[in-house]
Formats: sequence, structure tokens, C-alpha cells
Amino acid sequence: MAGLTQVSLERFKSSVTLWVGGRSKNMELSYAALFLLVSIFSFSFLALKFMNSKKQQKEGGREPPGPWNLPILGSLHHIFGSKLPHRSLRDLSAVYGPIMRLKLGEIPVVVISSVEGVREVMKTHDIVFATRPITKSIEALFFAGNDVIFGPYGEFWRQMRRLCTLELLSTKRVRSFRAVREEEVSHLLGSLAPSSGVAVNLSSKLAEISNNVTARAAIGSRCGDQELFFSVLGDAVEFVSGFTLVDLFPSKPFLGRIMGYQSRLEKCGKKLNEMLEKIVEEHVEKVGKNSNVAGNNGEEALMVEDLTDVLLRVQREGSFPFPISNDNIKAIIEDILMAGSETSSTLMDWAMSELIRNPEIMKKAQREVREVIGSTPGRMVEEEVTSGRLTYLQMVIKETLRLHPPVPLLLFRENQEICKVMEYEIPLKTTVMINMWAITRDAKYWDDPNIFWPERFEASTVDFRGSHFEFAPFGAGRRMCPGMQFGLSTVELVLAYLLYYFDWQCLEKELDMGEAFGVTTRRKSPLYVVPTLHFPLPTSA
Ligand code: HEM
Repeated sequence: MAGLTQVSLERFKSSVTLWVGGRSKNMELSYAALFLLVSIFSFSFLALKFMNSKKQQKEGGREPPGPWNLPILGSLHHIFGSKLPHRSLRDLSAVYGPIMRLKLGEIPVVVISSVEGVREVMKTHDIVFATRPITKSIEALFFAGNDVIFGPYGEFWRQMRRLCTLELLSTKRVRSFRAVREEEVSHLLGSLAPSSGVAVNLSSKLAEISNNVTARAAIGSRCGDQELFFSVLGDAVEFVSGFTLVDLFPSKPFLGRIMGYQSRLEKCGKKLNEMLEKIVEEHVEKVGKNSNVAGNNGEEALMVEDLTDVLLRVQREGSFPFPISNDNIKAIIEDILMAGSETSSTLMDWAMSELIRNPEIMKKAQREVREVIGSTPGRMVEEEVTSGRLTYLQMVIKETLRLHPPVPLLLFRENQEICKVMEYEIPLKTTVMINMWAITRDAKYWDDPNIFWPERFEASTVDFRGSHFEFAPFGAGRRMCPGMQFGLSTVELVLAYLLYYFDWQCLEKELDMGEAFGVTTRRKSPLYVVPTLHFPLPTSA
């Protein structure tokens, strides 16, 4: 073997000499050249393969960059400081980039803060990210994810979502609650009129009207225990923020027990269940007494049916491809009550705050509303507002959604497969947060991003309906908010009539614009303002 190698080497040397010298006439040369070529080819092939596999290994397993982690806490210390999570995450992404990996307690998280990233998550790989992480709190409070908001992506969820979009939150259904909205706005104005010239807590009034409209649409009446119900629901919203001890350390349930979270969680779940159970029972009784509602699909039924009636009817008819359990009905009603109330009131609260801080914009919006409605409105009429003539008010609402997206980190998603986003690998079942608040305030996408300036939308086609990823306060793709129209119809009507009937003044020199922690970013301190009647209220208000 050694001799053979020696011979080959000698041949190789001479062949190289010959070949280099340009004389390639003998057989020796052919073998040597062949040997050389094969060697070079093989070596290059192996080297390329090695480099490729290294590259693939590096790229395939390359996770997004992120800050350093502490044992046990992971990156929690980076986001819980003096700032709220969406603000700390924006600051961190300025250092680590628009796609960033964190570990919150035991939970692997990826945070996206750019249009490219949102597009990949909500469009290119929408189906991969069409599910949400189910935490212990969601299990305890949302019927183990048997609902639309948190339900895992799959056939059952798809059907429930269809039920939501076609039956519960369709344009026709939203329109059917017009009288409810008009009545509630009348009631709100009537409650403000006696305070003309006196400071009122407008935040609480806006929360009340939002709760009333949502409750009347979902369960048919301002239920007796409404205040208690919404307060329990408020606790539930805090639990499902994803930032509680039980959810950050799922493998250490004793932590939740020691800190008292577990028992609070269980109590909250039990209370919610009892209240929802009562609502369903009352509706079943009502149907028994009033067969008019049952099985009547006409316009008349549409007018009298609330969303619980609709769900019970679909359950009775058996028209849904899967059996609908009472737990499903309770879970969907809970979804609507939760998602429908706080989001809309938060949006109205910020819109009024910005208008009060910007008197010129307030004047312009009031001028438009007063011109369109005229000087003798008679009664609240939704058409005046929804006819599309209040274009400036709509820009004010858009600008409020941009500067104060009510759900700043949207609702978390989770990937059902390993997937690449912006060339980084996202490990299976990573919690994905979209920092929409950071995107809608990013100077890369918006001029003067921190200024409240509704006119920016005057000559712009950018809107929030899910195809402009720099402005997606309702999310986008399969899990986009199905209640957008429901929410906005209340918001537009309320704002239009508040601006129409009243002039507004603030007692504070500099209005506090601080935000509170939560899934929705409400005002930290209530908005105290002084309304002054501009026109007398109609007699019905
Ligand atoms: C200003 C008002 C509102 C805002 C800003 C808002 C925002 C959002 C956001 C960001 C999501 C998550 C979207 C995603 O993951 O891509 C969502 C989901 C949802 N919203 Fe809204 N929402 C509002 C009003 C409403 C109303 C009034 C209702 C019902 C009456 C509602 C029902 C829902 C439901 C059921 C989901 C879950 C959808 C799913 O997972 O498939 N929302 N909303």
C-alpha cells in the first residue's frame, strides 16, 4: 500500500511537471491528469458539502437575537421595569432588531416589531401562526379554550369563527343593534347634561356605555349584576394577559399556590361560570315561553334575537357541523363581552383625550359633525354618522387607533410548525408577540409618529382592515378581529354625539396621558373633563 502510494506520488509529481510544461502526450500524463482532476473534484465536492452543511446548520438553527437571560427568570428583568411591556419591548428591539427572542420565565417568546415580520406571520405563514398559546389561566377562565378568541386552530375553531362572522357579528346583525346603540347614546347624553359646566369622569361614562351596548347585544339586557359581571370579567382579562406567575412558570404550580394566584384564578373562573350559566338558563326559559323567537329566521327574529338567542337557536337546530355544548355558548358569550367592551371604551377614551389636548383638531371635528347633523337633530340617528359623511371624525378615529392601539401587543399567536421568519428559525410552539404599538409609532413608516395628526390620512390609502401591516390594530389574517364593525359603529356614534352636543374643557393644565398595564392599554388615570351643552338635548335623551 505504501509502495503504491509512493509510485502514485512519483507519477503524480512527474505528471504535474509534464502537464504544467504543456507536454501531455504519453499515457502517464492521462492517468495523472485524471487522478488530479478526480482529486480536485472530490476535494471540492466534499469541501462544498461540508460548507453547505455548516451553512445550513447555522441558518436552519439560527434563532433570532435577543438579550441575555437570567437563570429561572429568563428575560423578565428586561421587560418589567418602570415601563409597560410594549414600551420596554420597543426599546429592546431598537438594540436587538425587529425580530427578537426572549424567554419569559419558562416561555419562549419571539417579538416582531416590523412590517416585514408582521407580513410573514400574518400573511405568508398565516396558517402556521393561526393558533394561540393556551395558558393555565385561559384553561381556567375560558372553558379550556373552547371559545373563539383562544380556541386552538382546527376544524372546530374554523366553524366557530364562521358562526361568529356570519351569524353573530355580520353587518346585518351589527345593524340590527342600531336601536340599542341609539338608546344608549341618548342615555349617555342625558346623564351628562345635568353636569354641564361641572367636571365628570368621562372614562367611567364611556366604559358604561360600551358595557351596556355589548351586554344588550350579547345577552339582551343590562343584566342586574352587570357591574359585578364586568368587574369579574376585568379580573379575567388581567389573568389572561400572559404575564402572570401561573402562566410564566407552568411547570411550577406551587408558585401560583403560594402567591395566592391559583385560588384567585379558580374563584374568578367559578364566578364567571355561575354568571354565564344563569344567562344561558334564563335564555332557555325565555325561548320556552316565547316560541316566536325559536325557529323564526325572518327580519322580525333578527330584531329580537340577542347573540345568546342566536347561539341557542343554532344549537337547537343542529345546523352547526359539530354539536355545540353549553360550555361553547358560554365561552363565546364571554369572548364577546370581554372583547367587545373594554376595547371600544379604551379607543373612545383616548380619542377624547387627544381631542381635548388638541383644541384645533377638536374644533375641526366639531365643525364637521355640527354641519353634517344640522342644528335640529331631533333624535340620535345612526345613519347620519355611518353615511360616510363624517370623514374628518373617521380620520380622528384612525389616528387614535394608530397612536393608541387598544391592544398594543395584539393577542399572542403560537406556531404550529417550525417556521422561518425574516430568515430566523422559530422553534415549535413559540409565543409570538406583535408589537403593533411600536410599529404604529415607528418613524420608518410614519412621519412625526408621536404627533396626533388626523390629516395624515387625508391623502393616504392606508387603513386598518388587515392589508396594511404598518397599521393593523385589529390584527390581520385568519385570526383578525371579527368585531371591528361592531366596535366601530358604537365608537363613531358616541364620539359624533359627544362632539355635537357638548363643548369640552379640561381642568388639568397638562392632561396626563399615562397608560395602565393590561391586555388593553387604558388610561392610567380617569379622564376628568367639563362638558358644556352647545345645543339643547332632544326630548328623548
Ligand atoms: C376598537 C375595538 C377593537 C379592537 C382594537 C380589537 C382588537 C382585536 C385584536 C388585535 C385581536 C387579535 C387579532 C389577531 O390575532 O390578529 C382581536 C380579536 C378578536 N376580537 Fe377584537 N377588537 C375590537 C373590538 C371587538 C369587538 C367589539 C368584538 C366583539 C363584539 C371583538 C371580538 C373579537 C374576537 C372574537 C377576537 C378573536 C378572533 C380570533 O381569534 O379568531 N373585538 N380583536
